[in-house]
Amino acid sequence: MPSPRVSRAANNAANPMNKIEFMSLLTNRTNSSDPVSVRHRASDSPVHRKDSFNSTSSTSSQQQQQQQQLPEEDCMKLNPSFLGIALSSLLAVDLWLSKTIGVCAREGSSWGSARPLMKLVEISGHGIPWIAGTLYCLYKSDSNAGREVILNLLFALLLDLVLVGIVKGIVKRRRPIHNRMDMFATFSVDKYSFPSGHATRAAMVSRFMLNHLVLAVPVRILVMLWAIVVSLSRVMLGRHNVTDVLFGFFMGHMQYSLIEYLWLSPSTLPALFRM
Ligand SMILES: CC(C)=CCC/C(C)=C/CC/C(C)=C/COP(=O)(O)O
Repeated sequence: MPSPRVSRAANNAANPMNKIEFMSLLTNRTNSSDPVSVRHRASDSPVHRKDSFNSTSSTSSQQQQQQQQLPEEDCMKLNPSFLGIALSSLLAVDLWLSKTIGVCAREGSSWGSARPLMKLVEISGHGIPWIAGTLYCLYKSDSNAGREVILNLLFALLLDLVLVGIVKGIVKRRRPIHNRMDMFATFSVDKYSFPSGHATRAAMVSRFMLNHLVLAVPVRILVMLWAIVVSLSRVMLGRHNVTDVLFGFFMGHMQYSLIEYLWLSPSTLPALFRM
């Protein structure tokens, strides 16, 4: 079956009327700033076209049908869908808000003097200290219950690196232009910003700690604050747009739920606990 584009080209060659029609559409489009041509374009609406086609007695009904299809397709290209407009608006707000909050993006930015502090917050949510710390605790742990929790935290941290890497590799959204790429220890996918790996880790680890460690109330509050500050610092440092962090936070929560579902225990994976 020929493609619609091929059959339309063949149809144009066979019917000079179609060619004229196509050219008139192009002419109107190039003169979009001219009010007269805008008026002409209004008369190109499918309704108006129907009338003018009906008055052409020489064209067959099949030709009329094909000619009526052209402007309709054209309208779809000229008028973006509601979803398209909503997404573009969201993107514009996202970029504007991210630039406004990115007050520590450079030393010379309005909060540039807080940049070293923000970079410390960044390290507190980095993968290396978390994985190294978990391995150390695993080595030091002397109870089976403790080992089970720590082993699952390690599993969660590794799974987080893999899932974030996959999504970053698929979406390939560049980091904000005001970001300075001076981050410590990154993978190649970390040139991309969606989602924020720090936000996924902060959300997942904080939920993990709140659910599996016995912590005093002030410490629980500190854990929650840490997750929020790490996430906010990503936008303040100019590393991410707001939507990267919001999605990252959501993804971190989902990852925690996945870890709960896949929980490694002596009964499900005895070989891991036989050390
Ligand atoms: C043991 C091992 C494979 C550790 C690798 C840890 C590592 C290099 C993680 C990357 C962490 C990072 C820089 C994530 C990027 O975070 P964003 O918030 O900027 O997306």
